[in-house]
Amino acid sequence: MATTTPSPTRSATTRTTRTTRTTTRTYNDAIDALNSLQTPYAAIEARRRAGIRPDATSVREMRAYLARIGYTPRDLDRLNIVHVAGTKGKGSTCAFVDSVLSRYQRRGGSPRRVGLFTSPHLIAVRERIRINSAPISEELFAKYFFDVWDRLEANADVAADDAAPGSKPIYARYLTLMSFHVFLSEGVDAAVYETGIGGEYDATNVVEHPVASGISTLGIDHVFVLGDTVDKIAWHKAGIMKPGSPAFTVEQVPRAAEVLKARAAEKGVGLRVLDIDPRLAAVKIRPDATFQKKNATLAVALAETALRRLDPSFSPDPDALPREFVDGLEQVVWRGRCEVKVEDHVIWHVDGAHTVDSLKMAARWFVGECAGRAGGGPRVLIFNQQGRAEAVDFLDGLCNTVKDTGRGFEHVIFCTNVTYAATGYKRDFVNHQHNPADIEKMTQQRVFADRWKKLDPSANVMLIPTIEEAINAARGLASGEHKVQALITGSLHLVGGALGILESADAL
Ligand SMILES: Nc1ncnc2c1ncn2[C@@H]1O[C@H](COP(=O)(O)OP(=O)(O)OP(=O)(O)O)[C@@H](O)[C@H]1O
Repeated sequence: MATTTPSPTRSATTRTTRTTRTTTRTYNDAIDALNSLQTPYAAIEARRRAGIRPDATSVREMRAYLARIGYTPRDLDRLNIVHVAGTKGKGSTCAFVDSVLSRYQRRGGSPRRVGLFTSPHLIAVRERIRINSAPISEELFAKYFFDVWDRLEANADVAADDAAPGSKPIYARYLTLMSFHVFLSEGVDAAVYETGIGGEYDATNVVEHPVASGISTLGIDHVFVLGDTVDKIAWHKAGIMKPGSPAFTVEQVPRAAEVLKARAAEKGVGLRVLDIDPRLAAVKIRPDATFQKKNATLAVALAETALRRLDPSFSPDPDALPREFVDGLEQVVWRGRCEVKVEDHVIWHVDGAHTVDSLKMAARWFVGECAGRAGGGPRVLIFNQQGRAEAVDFLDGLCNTVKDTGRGFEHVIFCTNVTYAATGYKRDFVNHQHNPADIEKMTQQRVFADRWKKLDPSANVMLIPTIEEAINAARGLASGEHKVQALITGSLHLVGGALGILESADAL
């Protein structure tokens, strides 16, 4: 990967730092420093108790940090940003757009460079910042991480009204800030941004002139931050629509659709609501499910809009998708979503669903996969959610969707989000945001177990401390010729840890 770093446009007030330390600081040093920016559990709890929710200060703060590292929001226009929000499917939509755009060349024939910023990560933090679909290397990550770090320190007092002098952005905001620096320095032609939480007050919303905005399927998630009804949630997500930029969405539940429409009208944005694109009939979308076709439809509209900006001669064919689109959609890699891994004694079904609706979707996908196989050994569920009391309500739909096929899970394992039995968390997964005492005592897992026993008294319910031990327990359930059919779901943290264990951890 090229490592040339043209100087960013520097605002008049910032100073460049000259440091030799960058070359000696490693990826692990960067991850340790990044982890120090996590908001500790006690602080999160205190905010929650005081009812403090994110507001417009988060975007003002991002602008201040952007200035401290030498950029203005105008500089971000050079990235031709496609901005995506939504409750479900935003990551998949972003991956589709990236995969399609990466298949196009610049005029003159050199390959396009496409940036992709997503969250959370599955196996390693650097997955969140990709160029042409590949996570940036550890070396590049460390270099840019400490560039940003040093610039923030050297310009600690710039825009002091909007961010405390000398402060650093919290974890997710730091990565967002860093991604801008990476993409601008690496000369990407277009960048696809997935929002973290919501939209209006999300760190990515410092982007003022996206090429296009997309809002994927809306539902209930992140209730404390965004509100407990779909219309409140839609209000936040609609915050990424910007005057002068086209916006797209898919069919939504009526309350969400109304709010999106009203917010678009308020902002003077032309919002298009897309039906499933008939051209997708000729494309093998995986999984072959309506929800994924909605994601692909949104991605096609976003990619077409971005390509028109990048190459004014690009003209979409209303009857068929170009080869680059078909290949991009069919060959997209988006790990940890509806993923199947086959071992000698276990077929693992891995899906990072973590809302009521998406867990039902994941359960349907699992039973569909199982139905396609003759016989089939025991059905095993490995489930984790950490730190969200409402997660106990995720279990009903998951349990019933499988049970309604006439056969539920024979074994159900609830584990914590700790990766390894001997060494605890992998560095990239260190998490200060959960209550350590709850993890130690498996408090939440006990609540899940009680609920499951009520939902399905015939299931063998187990509490197992770590992801590694949960996987080994599922492997131990194999007997006879039929493979165990295991579903791993409930959180991306679990899924990422599991994938790291099921394969070599550096197989990104
Ligand atoms: N449009 C959709 N409607 C409902 N469920 C979906 C949709 N798209 C994906 N899912 C489910 O949600 C899971 C996560 O998909 P994806 O990563 O695209 O969503 P996301 O919006 O990025 O959410 P998060 O990052 O919070 O997981 C998928 O594995 C699938 O089970």
